[in-house]
Amino acid sequence: MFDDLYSWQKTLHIISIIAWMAALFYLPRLYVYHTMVPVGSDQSELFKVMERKLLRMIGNPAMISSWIFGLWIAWDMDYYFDVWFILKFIFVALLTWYHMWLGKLRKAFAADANEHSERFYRMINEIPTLIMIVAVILVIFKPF
Ligand code: HEM
Repeated sequence: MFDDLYSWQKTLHIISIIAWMAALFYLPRLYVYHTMVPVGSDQSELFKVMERKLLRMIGNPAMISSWIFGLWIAWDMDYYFDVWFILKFIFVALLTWYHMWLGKLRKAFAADANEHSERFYRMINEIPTLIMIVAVILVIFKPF
């Protein structure tokens, strides 16, 4: 029962995605609250630490392992030319771009140079939710 490689690959892929999504959902929330405190304040410095640790200790490793396990399964199962997989790949590439962009925004906060409003961060917070819904539908239904 526990000697099935495919099931382990999927288990590790799903665990990685849960951690990756947690970071992608929570980082912009931290940015929302970060915009509400004065630059140079103790709270602002604390947000900087929380943002850096969330991205570096959870977000980055989880993104890398999501890719490793996802691509490994695709290789083993010969999914590379399936339309559903190519579509999922495009959406997940978009999610990866979003992750990098959050990293750039974090650096601006770290340098006390954020240029965006609370509303802006509330709005971009919806992006990973939409991509996640599409990615899950594609992988479960494999409609194409
Ligand atoms: C990072 C790049 C990713 C790649 C290359 C990838 C690829 C794959 C592959 C090949 C499978 C196996 C499908 C099967 O055999 O039925 C899979 C499963 C799955 N993926 Fe991804 N994936 C990635 C990211 C994501 C993301 C971001 C999500 C959701 C937010 C996601 C959600 C899932 C789910 C829920 C399954 C399990 C489906 C099942 O057990 O039937 N994946 N993924």
